[in-house]
Amino acid sequence: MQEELLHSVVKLTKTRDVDSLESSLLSTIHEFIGCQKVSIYKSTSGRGELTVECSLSLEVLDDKQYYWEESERILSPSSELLSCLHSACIIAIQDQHGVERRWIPITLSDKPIGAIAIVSESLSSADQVLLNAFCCIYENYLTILHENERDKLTGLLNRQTFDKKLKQLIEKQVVKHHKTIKANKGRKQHEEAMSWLAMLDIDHFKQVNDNYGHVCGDEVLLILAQTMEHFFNPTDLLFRFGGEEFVLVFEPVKFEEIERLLNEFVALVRRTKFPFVDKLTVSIGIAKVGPYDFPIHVLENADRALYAAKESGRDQICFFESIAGDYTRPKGDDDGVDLF
Ligand SMILES: Nc1nc2c(ncn2[C@@H]2O[C@H](COP(=O)(O)OP(=O)(O)OP(=O)(O)O)[C@@H](O)[C@H]2O)c(=O)[nH]1
Repeated sequence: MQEELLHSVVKLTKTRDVDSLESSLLSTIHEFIGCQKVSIYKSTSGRGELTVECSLSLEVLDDKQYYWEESERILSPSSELLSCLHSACIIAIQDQHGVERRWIPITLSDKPIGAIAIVSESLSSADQVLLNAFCCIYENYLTILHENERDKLTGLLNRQTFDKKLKQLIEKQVVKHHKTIKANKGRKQHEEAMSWLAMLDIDHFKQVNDNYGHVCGDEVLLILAQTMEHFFNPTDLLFRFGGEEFVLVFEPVKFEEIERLLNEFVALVRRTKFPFVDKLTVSIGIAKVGPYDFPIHVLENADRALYAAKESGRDQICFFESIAGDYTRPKGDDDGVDLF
């Protein structure tokens, strides 16, 4: 048992990404504790709203069959899950048939960010200790992976994780695209919501550094990143690509919605008070993310649109699909995002 336990810890900490860590954690819990179902919930709060998602779930159908369920938004989380998320305390209840439901909080830098939920027969004290230990290992390892994915100054996702995250989004879209084609066979097509990628750049940021120093420049970057986090949905992916350049990836929405949202954000930045700086504006270039697109091409399109927004006077948004004329950056212009 001890040897198997050590092996499972080695397996758990061998993974290099959150998805494999999660599937490894759920199989380990199932293997050592035995349960009917074990799930990982993640919560994010933005715009005063709590969003809960079941990121992975393992259900035992019989001795040999399991059912894995991936990423699903939970529209009405149970009251026990909500109190676990709010209090960061373990919650356990038992029904009249002896089935126990237990929620163990997951915290990152002392903030509750989710919970492990397990449905099982009543757990012995030894099993409870083991379960809590697995959850702690998961939490510690998640902290390391999380820090590796983040930009040190702003806490947004970093450039290194971009390709992986965008590929995941595109893969999801391909699956959805096939399902929609199947479901709509012979039916009239409705306008489909698209995923979008936006490249955002602070206008004349060099002047902020030149006039007030790099420390003030860094403060501006941090406030802008926090403004983005509050304004956009928790499910949108926000990256700092380096310098004063940010990349935002949005889950599928209609053109009018993304246009309204980004125009609102540009207006919000215009109104925001930054330290020392009187007025700060941003320019945004936007491109569609199609189910069969390569990340590099989407980035190139958004970069061209950004260049067009800058050339048209800054402080505005511009869609790649609606730019007329050639907005390829001239050679030697190193203002654009480093695409490679
Ligand atoms: N404070 C701070 N400045 C940075 C950082 N990374 C890059 N920069 C600065 O960001 C500035 C970018 O300036 P430019 O690319 O010339 O563009 P800009 O002045 O924003 O002008 P436009 O983009 O054309 O509107 C440079 O002065 C860099 O030194 C950082 O991490 N912190």
